[in-house]
Amino acid sequence: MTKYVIVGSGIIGLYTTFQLLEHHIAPHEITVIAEYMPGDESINYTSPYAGGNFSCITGDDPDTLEFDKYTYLNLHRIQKVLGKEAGLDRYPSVELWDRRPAPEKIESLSSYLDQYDVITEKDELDGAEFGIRFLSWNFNCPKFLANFQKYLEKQGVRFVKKRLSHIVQAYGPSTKTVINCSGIGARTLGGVEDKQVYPTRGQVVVIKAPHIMENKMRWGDDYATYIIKRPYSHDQLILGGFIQKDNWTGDTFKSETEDILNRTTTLLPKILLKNPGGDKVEDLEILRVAAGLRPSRHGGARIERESFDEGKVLIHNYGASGYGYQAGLGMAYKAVQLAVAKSKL
Ligand SMILES: Cc1cc2nc3c(=O)[nH]c(=O)nc-3n(C[C@H](O)[C@H](O)[C@H](O)COP(=O)(O)OP(=O)(O)OC[C@H]3O[C@@H](n4cnc5c(N)ncnc54)[C@H](O)[C@@H]3O)c2cc1C
Repeated sequence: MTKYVIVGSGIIGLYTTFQLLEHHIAPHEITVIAEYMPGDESINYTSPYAGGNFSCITGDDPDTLEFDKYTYLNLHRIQKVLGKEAGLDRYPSVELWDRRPAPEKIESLSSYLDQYDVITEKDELDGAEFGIRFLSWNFNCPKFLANFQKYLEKQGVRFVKKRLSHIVQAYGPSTKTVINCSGIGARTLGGVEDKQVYPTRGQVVVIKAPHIMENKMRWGDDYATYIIKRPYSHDQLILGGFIQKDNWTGDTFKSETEDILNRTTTLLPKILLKNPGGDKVEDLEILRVAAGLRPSRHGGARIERESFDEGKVLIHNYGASGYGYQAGLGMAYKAVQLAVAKSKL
């Protein structure tokens, strides 16, 4: 008998389902309904296109800092039940900022990141005002999503592939709580239609680079350059990127690919070492170029509880923008706390 329905099978829907199980909700009482499931690809399904790792991309508001911290400190629980080869592993990271980040961000990161170290060497800083090293979490996003779904199904959670035109369609006769994890879909889903939701487009280039076993990121005022090792992927390296507000296109562009390759090989020149085709950027072995839409929201992620028709409850959990993997477990924890809070709120 379904008591809880999760709308959405992206990383936010899956983390939220996991948190329901952690809160001792019986798996057979949970159904996930989504138009797109792990293994599908669509510009309306962001999660397969993420880099993805834990980085310092997030802002410095207290909620997001907490979501990051919770996720970073609790991902090992998911790694334990899924197994490493499910697509979640750890690699060293270097992050450089053209301008020093806010003190509250540095204070928060330094309080929990494993192997945290402030970079002082001038040549490593390369003109940046601030830089750190730490041990990150890396996701093989498509593989991780598929294995996560498989794990949840094995526990007894039901997955139903269906497009909803209105949120009321998520309620069955025995459903008491719906958790809306519809990502960019929250903008158009009837009964939600949140016009604060907007896309932030990114393009990535996937290359083969077996010798790179690390991440490196550089954050500027008007650019973001990142290199992300993809675990258990036969040596894929994700190169990015772009952060383009209000750009809805899923098309990819040669000019952006060239820009990404130039920026990333400048940031980490050893990408070009052991290049099967020689040491020229144009000889890199490109496996794929892809674009995705980060589900951003003016005012930040929406994690809220609404009372909805005859004692039924609707919880929202969307707007994870560029940080669904690295902050989403914390977002899901908050959403599930709201869901199990009975009628207190
Ligand atoms: C290029 C790029 C790089 C990124 N890198 C990183 C990174 O390194 N680290 C990180 O943490 N994050 C990263 N992100 C961000 C991350 O991918 C997103 O935050 C995350 O995928 C959002 O997940 P979601 O579950 O909210 O949305 P989605 O993955 O889009 O899932 C939404 C779900 O809702 C369903 N849905 C929507 N509307 C309906 C409807 N009407 N009826 C039925 N189902 C519906 C969809 O079918 C889907 O299943 C990156 C994103 C991009 C584009």
